[in-house]
Amino acid sequence: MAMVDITGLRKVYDDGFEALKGVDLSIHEGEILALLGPNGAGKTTLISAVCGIAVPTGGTIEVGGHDVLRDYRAARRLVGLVPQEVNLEPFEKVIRTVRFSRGLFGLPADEAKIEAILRKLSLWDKRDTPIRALSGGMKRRVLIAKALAHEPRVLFLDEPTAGVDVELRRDMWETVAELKADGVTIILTTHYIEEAEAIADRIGVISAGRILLVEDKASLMARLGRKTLRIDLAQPLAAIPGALSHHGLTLADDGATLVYSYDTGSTRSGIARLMADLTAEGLAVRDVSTAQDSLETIFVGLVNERQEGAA
Ligand SMILES: Nc1ncnc2c1ncn2[C@@H]1O[C@H](COP(=O)(O)OP(=O)(O)OP(=O)(O)O)[C@@H](O)[C@H]1O
Repeated sequence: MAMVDITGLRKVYDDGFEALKGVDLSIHEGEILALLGPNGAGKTTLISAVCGIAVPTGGTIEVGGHDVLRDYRAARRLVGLVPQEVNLEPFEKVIRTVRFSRGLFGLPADEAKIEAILRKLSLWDKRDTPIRALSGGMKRRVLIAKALAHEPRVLFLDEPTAGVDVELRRDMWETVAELKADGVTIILTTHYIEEAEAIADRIGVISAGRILLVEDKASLMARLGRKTLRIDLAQPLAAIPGALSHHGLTLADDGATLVYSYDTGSTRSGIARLMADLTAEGLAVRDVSTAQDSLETIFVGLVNERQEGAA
């Protein structure tokens, strides 16, 4: 069942800028969907429209079967939003901040619920600490606690791990997995492909106000996960020897570097074979390095693929 159903969503801002150009997106109940996109792709605008913060110029959005414009309260009640920026009251205590968020939705006070949320986010010990005395990571947790205070069925996380350290990123991923286990539908935006890879069930790619694709993670990673191996040679080559031609190599740095591209999703990278063939050819290797395709490269590839497909 679709928990969030978005059809033909357009958003033109007051200055005439079209941030969303007809987005169709169906988010299944209980899934984790990662929306990947470069700066300015329209991720925040999309989330804001679902949460009733940005008014759509066209199209429809339903949450749990409720239209977000016509049936705003019922739709909004189902949604929790963890914003990109920390917007907390610095002198307020953690527990009061979270209680207040629940009250905003007109729900009766429920101390057991608030305690459960704070415990889940490892904030119970900090419940009486003022926000300003928390670390940046703890503040992010408070944002999640606030978003969960009214027990939403759908949680939007707008770049939850931008600028956080590796440990906290992993903690966040764990928290998201636990929420999914509780049956919460989760949509998160991110710039990090490894984040999408770590936690998402499906990945959507958005660029310049359009959804380029939405696909199961496994099939997308297999399609996109390419790496480049650079092999610096002790002696530059004038051309790639014929015996190496089947590896699909290219020559860079005036013949001093061989570049090999391989698929991280396949069972065999072909690297061992390539190295053996280099040795057999008598080529001495000075150094090797690998690089993952960046998200940007992937986007460019996707967009080009689309254009070629349309031509
Ligand atoms: N209030 C506004 N008025 C005019 N243009 C806006 C407004 N808010 C956002 N935009 C523009 O709409 C586009 C999409 O912005 P949005 O914040 O949705 O992108 P994003 O994908 O979330 O980017 P980021 O990854 O940088 O957060 C951007 O070009 C932005 O400048």
